[in-house]
Formats: sequence, C-alpha cells, structure tokens
Amino acid sequence: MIVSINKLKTFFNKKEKQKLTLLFFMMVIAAVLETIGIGMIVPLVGIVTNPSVIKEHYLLIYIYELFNFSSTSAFMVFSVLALLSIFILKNMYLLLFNYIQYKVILNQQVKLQGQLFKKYLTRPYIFHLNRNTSTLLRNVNEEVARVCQGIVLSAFQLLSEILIILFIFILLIVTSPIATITASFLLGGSVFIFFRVFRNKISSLGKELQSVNGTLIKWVNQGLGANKEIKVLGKENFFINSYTNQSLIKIRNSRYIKILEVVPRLFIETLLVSVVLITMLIIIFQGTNTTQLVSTMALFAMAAFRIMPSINRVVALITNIKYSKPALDVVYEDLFLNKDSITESGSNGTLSSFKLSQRTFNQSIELENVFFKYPNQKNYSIKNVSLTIPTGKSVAIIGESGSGKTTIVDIMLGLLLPEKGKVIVDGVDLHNQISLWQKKIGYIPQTIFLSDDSIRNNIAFGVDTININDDQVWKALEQAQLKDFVLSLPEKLDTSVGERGVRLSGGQRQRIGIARALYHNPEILFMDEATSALDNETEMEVMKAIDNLKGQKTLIIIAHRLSTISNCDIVFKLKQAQIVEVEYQNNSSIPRLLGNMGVN
Ligand SMILES: Nc1ncnc2c1ncn2[C@@H]1O[C@H](COP(=O)(O)OP(=O)(O)OP(=O)(O)O)[C@@H](O)[C@H]1O
Repeated sequence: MIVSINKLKTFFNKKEKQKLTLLFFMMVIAAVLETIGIGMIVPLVGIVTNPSVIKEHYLLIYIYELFNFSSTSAFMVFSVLALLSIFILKNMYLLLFNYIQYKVILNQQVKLQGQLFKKYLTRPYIFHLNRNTSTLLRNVNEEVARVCQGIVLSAFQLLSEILIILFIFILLIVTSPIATITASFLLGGSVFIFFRVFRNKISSLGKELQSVNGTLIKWVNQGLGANKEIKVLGKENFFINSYTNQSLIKIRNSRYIKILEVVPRLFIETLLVSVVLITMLIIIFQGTNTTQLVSTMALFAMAAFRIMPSINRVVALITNIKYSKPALDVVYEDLFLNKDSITESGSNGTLSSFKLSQRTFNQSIELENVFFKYPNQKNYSIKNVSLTIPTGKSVAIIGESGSGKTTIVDIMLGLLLPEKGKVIVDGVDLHNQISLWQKKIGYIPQTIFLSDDSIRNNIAFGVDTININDDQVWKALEQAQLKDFVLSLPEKLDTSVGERGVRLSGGQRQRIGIARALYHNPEILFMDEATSALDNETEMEVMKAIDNLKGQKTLIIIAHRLSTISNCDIVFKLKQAQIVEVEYQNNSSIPRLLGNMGVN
C-alpha cells in the first residue's frame, strides 16, 4: 500500500500535487455539506411532527425571533425552504467539484500517456527488440487510463465516500450511540470479511485482464497485419479462434468482477434493512418518546439512504483499485525504472561543443575492436570487428545470411551500443554525438514502413505538412526513379498509399523508402538490401541514381547481388560475426571474392 502510494506520487509534479491537495480540501467541504444536508432532517422532522418544539428549543426560539416570524407555519415553510436551498447549493457544489476532479485527473492521464509514448519512442533500439508492440500499445492506451481512472480517480472517490460515511457516523453517534456502534460493527465487519475472502482473487483477476488485453491486441495486429498470408494459407479460423478464446477469458474475467461488485450491494442492502429495523427496536426498548423516535428514525433512514450507496461505492472502488493495481506497476516500471544509458548519453554527451547544422563529417567512420551480443544470446553477432570507412566512399558489406551484416550496420547507425570497442566518427565517439549523427545519415531498410497517408507525407516522414518542401520531394522522387510514376497519378503527391502502402507495388514501396532517405539530403546513406525487392531493370535504374550520389555522399550498402556492389569502392566480407576479407574497387580480385561467397 505505502509502496503503491510512493509510486503514485512520482506521477505528479509539485504543481499537480498542489492541485490534488486543493481537490482534497474541496472534497472535505463536499462531505461536510452532505452531512449538514442529512443533519438538517432531524430538526425538520421534529418541527413537523411537533410544532411546539419551535417555542421550546433555545436555538429555534432565537431564529424565530431573529426573522420575526408571525406564526409557526411560516417558520415551517422557512425551514423547508432552508433545507431545500442547502440541498440545491450542496448539489451545485458537488457538480463543480466533480467537474474539477475529472478535469485534473483526466488531464493527468493525457500527460502520462504522452510521457509513456515518448519514453517508448526514445528508448534504445535494443529495448524494442525485446518488447512486444502489443504490450507497449496496451500500456499507452489502456494501462495509463487504468492508473488514472481505476486508481487515482477511484482513490479520490473512495476518500470522499469514506469522509461522508465518517461524518454521518459522527452525526449518528451523537444522536444514538448504541444503535450506531452496533450498525457500524455489522457493516464494517461484513465489508472487512468480504475483502479478506476476495482480496487475492481480485488481484489475480486484475493481472489476468492485463495479460489478456495485450494478447487480444496481438491477435488483432497479427491477423490484420498478415492478412494476405493468412488468406493464401486459409488460416483465418486459427486467428479468429485464438482471438475468441482470449475474448472469452476477458468476458469471464469481467463477469466475475462485475458479480463481485454486485454481491456486496445485495448483501449490504439486506444487512442495512435489518440494521434499521434492529435499531428501531433498540430505540424503542431504550424508552425514547414518539417524537424523538420518529425524528431519530428519519435520521437513520436518511442516513441509510445516503450511506447505502456510499458503502456500495466504497466496496466497488476498493475492488477497482485492487483490480487496477497491476497497471500501476507496469506503467511505473516503464516510466521510471529501467533507465538505460544509451539514449541519455546520446542526447546530451558532448553535443553542445558542436554547431549542429554547420558541421559536416569529412574524415572517416571507424569501428575499433567492436563486440556485440544480443540480450540473452550466447554467441557474439559481431566479434572483434575493426574497419575504416573514409567519408565520400561507397562501401558494400557482404556475407552469408546470419553473418552479422544488419547488426554491424545497426551499430554504425547508433541503434545498438557495442558491448566492447568503439564506433568513432571523425575522431569522436559516435554515442557522444548521436543527435548530430542522426541529422546527417539516411537509412533505407529492407522493408519500408509506409503510413496510411499521402506520398508527400510518406517521403517527408515526420515533418509537418505545412513545412514540407515539395521541390525537395520531387527531387528525391527523381533520384529514386519514381518521379514519372507519381506524375502519372491523378492526385500526384496527394495520392494516398493505403495502409502499409497496399496501393503500391513492392518495388514502388521500396523506392518511396529510398526517396524518404534522400529527402533530407543525408551525408551518409545506409542501405540494407534496399533494392533486393526490385526487378533487375528497376534495380539498375535505382542503383544508377545511387551511383550518381557517389563522391557526394558516403554510401554503406548491405548487398546480395553482384550488380549492387560492383561499383563500390570497398567491399567488406563478413563471416560468422567477423570481417574476413576487405577488397578495394580497383583490385581485380573483387569479382573472385564475390564469386566465393554466394553472391548472386
Ligand atoms: N534481435 C535479435 N535477437 C537475438 N539475436 C539476433 C537478433 N537479431 C539478429 N540476431 C542474431 O545475430 C546474428 C546476425 O544477424 P544479422 O541480422 O546481423 O545477420 P545478416 O547477416 O544481416 O543476415 P541476413 O542476410 O539474413 O539479413 C544472427 O545469428 C541472428 O540470429
């Protein structure tokens, strides 16, 4: 409990904590108003059943004389109106309080969702290799909401209900101590027993819901994402069944928790009726007179009328908080724990010493005895690799499948941090100038991610539409050999590519990726088998465009095809995580080397 509160405190900054404190005080006022409303019932019923009390009770005499009432009936009308006004004021205040409460907590939810999304986006690449996207999606969209609404909002509502119950309890105990104490033991005891019995069950249901939510997203993602393969293989039922099975688990879980919310209500209702009746008996046996009995009973009935939903809500809110607690642990862990040094060192480092936009890389990219192993792997994927790439040169990295080509490029891109050794660019450790590096490089992956957006927005990916330079887009399209195709489209740059680029051919998608990398006019261009999906003719056209960049840009190309690398200045051959050969363009041994390594 204390641990959870400490975790929750870290979600709020000083100003937000002040807002919560303000909410707390507003809540106390709300509870006081609720109690005053109920407390006024006793004198009113007393006045109605026995008007002579107006002239007997000192406070009532004082009010009667203060306002100069002409008759007891006028006084009664006044009392009714006063009570009505208090209820109207109280409820208007409660409306305002609820509005502010929702505003503060839901704003916090939006902020935390943004923070968590940012956290995931800025975590090192290796983090994403180890985490499932469905889980991250679930955490941002659902778990943060569970923390804010299921825990923070519920805790506020719980506190508010407890305060109301406490104040009403004080009011009742002043009026009729024995009956109140008996009732409290019965009610408090039953709520306590309920939570002792179901505590573990509620927690395990909360955890189950968390895991099922992640799995449900995973099945929808996989089913819709691999729709083409699924249709070809006729595996629709497998995905539908897998989804439905998880959905059934979720339904069973929700049914259980809903019943757990209803059971106490029914039980407490029965108990309360018994308590009111028993209280009546106790009061009768205590020998109270009829007027007092009627007003005390009215107070108890009114209190029961108000306390009943409060107790129900207390039970439901505690259940909800326990049910949502697994979300708190997950969100806390991802937001505040597991800080890794990669992004941090990358984004501050010695950056300030460079004038970002002016500086260009003009010496070399060097790997010095670099070792890299993926998490939970026994073998190194890159083992003691040293190499130098002079800027302005075109370099090919070749080797059989699994030899470490993508890994070495990911290390040079700054996505993976070497376990041992260094990547040095122009004499400075890459991870001390990662932001500058990111501004200077372009990357064309094996498969391009296209968003369901226009060709323009896909090429100037991550740039606001109003800031996109169309001339630059056309230039990039021309370099990627795609200009004629786009010109032939009725909507040209505004043409929508469809989800993941379904409205384009594989080769066109790939060339959009090339244009995207070229749009920012990078100094260093990395290509990971970027042309392997193209037919020979298109590949030749694209490579011709890439060849035109030679001398202006450093090109680092992972390639399988002989044609892709035949014009490269340097060829590095990787085998089982190590560089085994280095060949230079003018060296006639390149074709021989390529012939030996399964390059087609
Ligand atoms: N995320 C990962 N987790 C664990 N091991 C990985 C991961 N990615 C790659 N590996 C392992 O690292 C080694 C090198 O992989 P890499 O992708 O760099 O090879 P590659 O030469 O690019 O292969 P290909 O030509 O087939 O793309 C392989 O043995 C692979 O199994």
